[in-house]
Amino acid sequence: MIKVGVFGAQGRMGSEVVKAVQGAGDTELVAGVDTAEERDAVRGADVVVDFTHPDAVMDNLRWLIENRVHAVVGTTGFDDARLDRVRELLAANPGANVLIAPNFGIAAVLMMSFAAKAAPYFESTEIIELHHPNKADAPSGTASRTAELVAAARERAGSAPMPDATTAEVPGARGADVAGVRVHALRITGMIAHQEVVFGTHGETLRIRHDSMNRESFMPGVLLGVRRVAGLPDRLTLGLEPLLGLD
Ligand SMILES: NC(=O)C1=CN([C@@H]2O[C@H](COP(=O)(O)OP(=O)(O)OC[C@H]3O[C@@H](n4cnc5c(N)ncnc54)[C@H](O)[C@@H]3O)[C@@H](O)[C@H]2O)C=CC1
Ligand SMILES: O=C(O)C1=N[C@H](C(=O)O)C[C@H](O)C1
Repeated sequence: MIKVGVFGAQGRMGSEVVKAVQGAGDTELVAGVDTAEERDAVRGADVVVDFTHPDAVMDNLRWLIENRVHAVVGTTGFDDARLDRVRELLAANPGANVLIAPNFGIAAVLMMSFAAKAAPYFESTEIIELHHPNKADAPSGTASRTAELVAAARERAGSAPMPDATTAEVPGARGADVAGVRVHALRITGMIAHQEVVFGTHGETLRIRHDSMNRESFMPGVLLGVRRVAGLPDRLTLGLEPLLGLD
């Protein structure tokens, strides 16, 4: 049995993870905690899953790495500086592996992969992400990651800059610039997590759309991470792609 702790256990995602860990045949819940002060309750866990808040996750990761507990992280808000800090912590402390994935939905990971594959064939690519209005960060981790993958694919292909004649703009009207790709974030009551990647070239457009209908949909990916994190070849793994054979 894999012994699992959950950080953010009272939250929308953490409470689903608690149920998934309790329901799987090969995992056992050590503790679900919801504040930094309660972290000691997960001592003895092999793996801790973190779905907390961008402001809390770095300190949680420090604690886990220093205590040699493998981490499966769904919390968003990672940039290069944060990832460098995680690498520093791992280099200074043996024993734990870290998997950070902006999206544990298998179909969402496929959507990102398909978007990267399509990107070199189109002049224009923009991303629209739609989420529930309780979300703290914008754009979403998934949209940022998609933009980076699209930008990298375009760069490898030597794509020309995207056409855009805008010279007068109400601030924000053209969305955020993430790695040179425009990202538009909508916060809509009733929605969960959705993304559309819109491609265009002369006479043709393509839209790749992903919809998370509920938070249970993330659980197969989370459990895959829990099962595999200890045996991953790298101490820090970004995204679920290598676990799905998509790299
Ligand atoms: N990677 C993925 O597939 C997904 C990632 N997310 C991300 O997960 C994060 C959480 O999302 P939700 O569950 O919707 O948020 P939420 O606000 O419903 O839950 C977060 C929980 O973490 C708790 N918390 C805050 N600081 C803590 C700490 N230091 N230790 C332990 N618990 C702490 C809060 O009290 C709260 O109960 C966000 O960054 C979100 O973007 C959400 C869905 C899927
Ligand atoms: O906050 C959410 O809900 C989600 N967050 C992740 C993100 O920022 O990409 C994953 C998914 O979109 C749901």
